[in-house]
Amino acid sequence: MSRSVKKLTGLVAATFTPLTAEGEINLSVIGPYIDYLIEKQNIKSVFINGTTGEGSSLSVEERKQLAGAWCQYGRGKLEQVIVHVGCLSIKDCQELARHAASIGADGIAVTSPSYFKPINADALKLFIKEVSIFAPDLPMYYYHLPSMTGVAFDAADVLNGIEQVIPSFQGVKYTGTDLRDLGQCVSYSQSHNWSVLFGVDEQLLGALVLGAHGAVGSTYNYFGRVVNQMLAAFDDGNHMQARALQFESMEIITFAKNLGFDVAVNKQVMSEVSGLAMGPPRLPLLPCPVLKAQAIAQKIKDFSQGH
Ligand SMILES: CC(=O)N[C@H](C=O)[C@@H](O)[C@H](O)[C@H](O)CO
Ligand SMILES: CC(=O)C(=O)O
Repeated sequence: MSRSVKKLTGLVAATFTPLTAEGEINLSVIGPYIDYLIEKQNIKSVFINGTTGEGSSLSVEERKQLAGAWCQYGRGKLEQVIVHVGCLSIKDCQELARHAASIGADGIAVTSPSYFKPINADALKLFIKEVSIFAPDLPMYYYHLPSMTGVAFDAADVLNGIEQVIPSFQGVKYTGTDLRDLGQCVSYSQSHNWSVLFGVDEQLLGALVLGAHGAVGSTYNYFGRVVNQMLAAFDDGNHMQARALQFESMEIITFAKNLGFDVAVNKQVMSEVSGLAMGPPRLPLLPCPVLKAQAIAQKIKDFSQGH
């Protein structure tokens, strides 16, 4: 890679995709959304078009327009805009990677394809490589997401030796609960100065103990400010305080899960907490009953007010 890399650390919001009532992407919300994240949540980096952003339900053209808007409005405000380019077709991934480079994104991430699946970690490495060469100057992150992709090889096996085939490789976003594998990713990443970002918000403290450098998640959209306090407490060695904050976030997420917490519900919760109009989800997700979102949003507001 020709330019020096800004290491990705701290909390990164996995953003929602604003839609109009008619279900079209609503770029007019992106500017206010960025201001909200920075001013109200102390969040300075975003991960767009991922699971939370319903990336797999968007067309390639819509994904490009969204990435363009996030980079344009985020310039001079956000520290990093990471564009998720994972798709079922490698051609689409490559097109999105090339586009991300052309608009000045700070990095790209790719999930494993999940219809035809790679038969082993080497096949997946090859897939990631063939995407990365369309954006050779952009940091590339592997997005490990076995719960959605069904591809559950150890992420550590994907990382092992990947620097030899992908010079731009820069780390992993780890959305899984296997702490052995996570720890091995951190261990391997140390000598390469890569970032390991954790993606299970309700378990972040455990990942920090193992050396994760930050986190990418949906809940940082609306309680990132408080989770930043957890990171600060952990860095200060105040484990009691860090644990108390993680317990509170766990309680909210458990409450939400018991009510049925999919991306549609999560999106409506974001609208309720932030006041930004995220709009409906896209099919096959169904709109969430407002009362359900309001019950979760109330817990989040109480959590934020308490800190
Ligand atoms: C599978 C999935 O989308 N996980 C998200 C990010 O990786 C998380 O941020 C969850 O939304 C969060 O941990 C709540 O369970
Ligand atoms: C949560 C996350 O990282 C995603 O939306 O893809």
